[in-house]
Amino acid sequence: MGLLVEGQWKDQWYDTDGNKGEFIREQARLRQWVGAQGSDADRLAEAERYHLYVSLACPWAHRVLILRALKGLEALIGVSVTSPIMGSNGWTYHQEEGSSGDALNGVTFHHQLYTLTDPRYTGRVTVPVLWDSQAHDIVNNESAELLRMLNSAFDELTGNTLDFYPEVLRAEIDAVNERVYHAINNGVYKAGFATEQSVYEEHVTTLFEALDEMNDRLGQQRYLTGEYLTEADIRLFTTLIRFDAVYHGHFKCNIRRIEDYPHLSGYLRELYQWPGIRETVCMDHIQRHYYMSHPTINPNRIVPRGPDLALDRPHGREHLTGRGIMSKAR
Ligand SMILES: N[C@@H](CCC(=O)N[C@@H](CS)C(=O)NCC(=O)O)C(=O)O
Repeated sequence: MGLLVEGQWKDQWYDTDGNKGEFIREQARLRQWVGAQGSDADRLAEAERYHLYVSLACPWAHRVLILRALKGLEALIGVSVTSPIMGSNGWTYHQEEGSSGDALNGVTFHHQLYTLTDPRYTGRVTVPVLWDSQAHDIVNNESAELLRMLNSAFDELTGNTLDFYPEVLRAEIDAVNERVYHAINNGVYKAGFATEQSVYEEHVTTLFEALDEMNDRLGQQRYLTGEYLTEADIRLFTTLIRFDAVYHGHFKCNIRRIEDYPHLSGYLRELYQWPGIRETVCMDHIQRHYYMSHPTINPNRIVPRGPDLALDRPHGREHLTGRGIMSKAR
C-alpha cells in the first residue's frame, strides 16, 4: 500500500496518527467526463475507446462493473483486473495471483497508469480507473462519476435506455446515497481502519444505526427509493455482499450480520440473483484481498474458510411491488 509523490512511488500505510486514529479517504483527483455527441463533456463516447481497470475485491470498482454489465457495455468497454493482493507496490497485474494481466498497456503496477497520465502525479493510486486508449491517459478515477457516465454516455451506441438515475427520483437517490456513503460504504472502512478505540466505536455505532434504518426502509418497499431499482441500490449492494464475509470479522463490524436482518438479507439475495449481477461477484478475490492486504489488521494473512452465504436461497421479496429498472423516455 502506498501512494505517488511527484511521480515517485512511496510505500506507506494510511496516516491515521496524524488524524487522531481516524481513516480519512482522499478525494479522487482525475475527474474528466465522457459524454455522447452533442454534450459538453470533455471526451466523446466511442466504442472500444475506453477501458476499465478494476479490482474484483473493491466495492467502488464493483459498482462500475455492475453498471457496465447492466447497461450492455461489455463489448464496448474492456476490463483489466488487478491481483487481489495489494502489497508494498499497491495494486499489481501479477497473473500468478489471479490478475487478468494488462493486455492493453502492458503495465505491471497500477501506479504506472497514473504516471503515464501525469509523470509528476501526486496522490493515492486507486481502482476503479477509466482509461482512454486514444488520449492514452486516465479519464476519471471516481466511481460515483463513472456510474453516471455509464448510465447515459453510451446509450446511442448500445440502444440500452435503462435509467439508474431517473430524473423523478434524483432528489431521493441523492439523499439515500449521502447516508449510505458516509455511514455504510465508507463507514466499514472508518471502523476497520480506526486506530483508536473511541473512533472505532463511534463509526461502528453509526454504521449499525444506518443499517437498521435501511432494513426498516426495505421492510416497506422493494428497493431503497421505492418500486424501481436505481444506482442507490447498486451502491449499497457492493458493501452488503462483502459484509458477512469480510467486514464483520476483518473490520470488526460485528454487532449484527446482514444475515440477521430480515429485510436486508432478502434484498441482498434479490440483487445477487438479478440477471447479470452474480457474474460480477468474486468472493475469492474479495476474501483474499482484505485478509491478505492489511498487515496491521491481519499480520499472518490467514484467509477464513467461511461463511457459507447461500446466496441462491429464495429472496422472499415478491410481496413488495417491484417494477425493475426504469427506462428513459425515447
Ligand atoms: N473515490 C474512489 C475510491 C476508490 C478506492 O478507495 N479504492 C480502493 C480500493 S477498494 C483503493 O484503490 N485503495 C488504494 C489506496 O487507497 O491506496 C472511488 O469511489 O472511485
